[in-house]
Amino acid sequence: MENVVELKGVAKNFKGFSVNNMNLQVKQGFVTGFIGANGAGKSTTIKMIMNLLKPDVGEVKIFGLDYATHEKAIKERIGFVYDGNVFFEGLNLKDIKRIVGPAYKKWDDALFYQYVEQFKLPLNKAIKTFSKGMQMKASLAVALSHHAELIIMDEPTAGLDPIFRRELLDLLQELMLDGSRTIFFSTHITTDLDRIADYIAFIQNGELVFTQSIHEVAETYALVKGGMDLLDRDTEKAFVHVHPAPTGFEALTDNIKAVNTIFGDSVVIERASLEEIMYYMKGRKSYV
Ligand SMILES: Nc1ncnc2c1ncn2[C@@H]1O[C@H](COP(=O)(O)OP(=O)(O)OP(=O)(O)O)[C@@H](O)[C@H]1O
Repeated sequence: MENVVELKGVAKNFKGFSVNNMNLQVKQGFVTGFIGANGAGKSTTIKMIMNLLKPDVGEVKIFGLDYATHEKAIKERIGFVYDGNVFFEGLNLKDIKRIVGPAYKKWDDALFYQYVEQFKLPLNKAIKTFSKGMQMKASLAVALSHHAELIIMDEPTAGLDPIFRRELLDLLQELMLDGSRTIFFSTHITTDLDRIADYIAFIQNGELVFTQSIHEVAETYALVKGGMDLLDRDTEKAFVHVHPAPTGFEALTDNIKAVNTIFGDSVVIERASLEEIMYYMKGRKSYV
């Protein structure tokens, strides 16, 4: 299976924060959701994938190519959407089309107008008068209008109303139908991922915790509930983190088999949501 994005041993150091030894693969033909708490390093990683930021060490390959020798060829094949106004504020969408269009060999005017109409965007109004959601839609319309094979989005659903968010997810699903496209996007709205993601990449404090398929995540992690009397120094080892309460404990495990062996029927095992996994992983240091 081909990896469209491949980061090998990538590190970036800022004062007070670093991305460490990042080994990330994004598989062709799938949607990968990139999750992690505020400040975990998602945008920093995406900037390195987009060559907006150079890693201190390590290798970044996109479509198997290097930015040092193939920057233009790589960018031609990527549609990039991020939270924030990408365009000069005084310009309108017609101006943007005139400026951005010629930069891409595969720019498609008809497709651009189709998205502008679908997203109900005004062509002649300055972008600075757009709402946050409209700006995101404008950024998306431009990113989708040059037949990009890889779509990278930094929090595309932030600031969007629930209806457009859902429409956007439907649109992304439609874009995936031809089988050759790849989408990689960061989000805080983990329920969006339940709808469309095939793979989840989870970053915490600048380190990639895992990249797994949605099915692998469901098979690896589970929530366990039981009485406090079941917990001791040994049995707790089956858990990533335990949340004790007077009425009983709730814990995250990454070893469902061990939980079954140790506790049998005396505990309740439930599916852990991505949000629960993120929440419990945050507290894991005190137990491992
Ligand atoms: N150019 C920079 N110089 C110094 N520190 C930086 C720079 N860019 C990012 N950082 C720091 O790196 C850390 C990670 O930031 P980043 O934007 O990658 O996180 P994030 O996971 O995208 O967060 P959020 O979900 O809040 O957008 C933060 O502590 C941030 O302050």
